[in-house]
Amino acid sequence: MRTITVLGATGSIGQNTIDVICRHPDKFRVFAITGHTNLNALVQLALQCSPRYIVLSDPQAYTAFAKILKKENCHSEILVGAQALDDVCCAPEVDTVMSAIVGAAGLLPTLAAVRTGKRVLLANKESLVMSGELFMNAVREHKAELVPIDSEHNAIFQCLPHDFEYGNLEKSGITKILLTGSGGPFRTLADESFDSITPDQACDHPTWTMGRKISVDSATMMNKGLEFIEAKWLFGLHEDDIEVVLHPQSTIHSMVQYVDGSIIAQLGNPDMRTSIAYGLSFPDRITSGVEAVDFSSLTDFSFSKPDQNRYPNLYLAIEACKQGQAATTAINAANEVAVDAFLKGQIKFTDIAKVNQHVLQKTDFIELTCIVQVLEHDAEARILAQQIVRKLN
Ligand SMILES: NC(=O)C1=CN([C@@H]2O[C@H](COP(=O)(O)OP(=O)(O)OC[C@H]3O[C@@H](n4cnc5c(N)ncnc54)[C@H](OP(=O)(O)O)[C@@H]3O)[C@@H](O)[C@H]2O)C=CC1
Ligand SMILES: CC(=O)[C@@H](O)[C@H](O)COP(=O)(O)O
Ligand SMILES: [Mn+2]
Repeated sequence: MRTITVLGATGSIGQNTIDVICRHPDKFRVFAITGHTNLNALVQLALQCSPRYIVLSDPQAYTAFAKILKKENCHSEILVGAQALDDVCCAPEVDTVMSAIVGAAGLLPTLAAVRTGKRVLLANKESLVMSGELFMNAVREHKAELVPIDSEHNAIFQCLPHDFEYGNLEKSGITKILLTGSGGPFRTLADESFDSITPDQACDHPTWTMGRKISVDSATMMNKGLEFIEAKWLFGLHEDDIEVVLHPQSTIHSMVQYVDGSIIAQLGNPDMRTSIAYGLSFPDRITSGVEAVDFSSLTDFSFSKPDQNRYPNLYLAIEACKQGQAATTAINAANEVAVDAFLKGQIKFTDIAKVNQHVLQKTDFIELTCIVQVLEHDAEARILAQQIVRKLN
């Protein structure tokens, strides 16, 4: 029986995680769920999975939330604030933590889980983008078990040999990691229409149903850039080992190419419950609620190279990856600010790349030797990004 804390339970990954967990009451129990603003969803989830603890970010929401829980006859205990997020990750009863808070806010609780040697199911890619080397060092030092949940990295994890040695592609006869991306909703949109893209259009992903921040990232392909950096740290890769391939159908979730000409791919319908189920039950397989691909209904199965003019953010992120940790921390922070401003209607879709490029250009390439420095660097990049947003507004 695994005992699980779900960080970001009210989000897309969080709710899918509870869905998979509830399909297997003999295998999993929920210790804690956490939410930020969506208190209605948090109550429904509590009724669905009966966690011992519910964590709210905002202490002021406590009284109203407690009343609702009492009315619903729900006996979970309510905790509040940042320390509580860490506590429900570190508790000795917990062996598995799903890291599904979006953005930089996910870093500290995820690290708390790593530092107490938990199995960490990593959906929050921003943690690795911000702090890759420090994060992976902590995984090794505390013997945490890191299982990638991001569909591409979960696919790569499944396609690597079981005895894969971190960073040693040659030993396993691997020549390349092929990271697939859909290209988002604007893959074929005329160039002149990009300036008038609305938040709802950007969040209307062609194949996946996801939260709004990652949906915008998919539309700009910053998501693939973040995933490029994530892959580097998860598997110990060099930038030249990774190739981004456009695959609009999102049926192949990524591939590993071997020296003998073999390419091993992981395929499936675009539904995150497959990766989540694999992470929860690894190395066993369990049902997830996802149907297998029906090949007779696949009308198209295509591949191409992403165009630099259409997707400047992808190439900015790859550039940052080559520059190092300070650059990836900065571009991640800039992107969070820019996407938030775009979603609030303050800047245009095309301005996201302008903010990211500007912050990347201004970044000092200092060495970040501890998490406090990472957070300081993140905060500085956010201030810079906000200044540019104000100018563009
Ligand atoms: N959705 C997907 O299919 C995939 C997502 N990912 C990654 O997983 C993570 C989650 O994505 P997704 O589920 O789509 O995002 P959502 O926006 O759907 O959910 C985000 C979750 O984080 C919580 N949250 C937001 N801000 C804070 C904060 N400051 N403090 C604490 N909690 C906070 C939200 O709470 P509330 O809703 O209550 O405000 C919600 O529970 C992201 O890092 C994303 O890149 C990776 C691959 C696929
Ligand atoms: C489901 C998942 O893992 C997302 O990160 C997905 O990759 C988004 O689709 P894109 O390939 O369009 O970025
Ligand atoms: Mn992904």
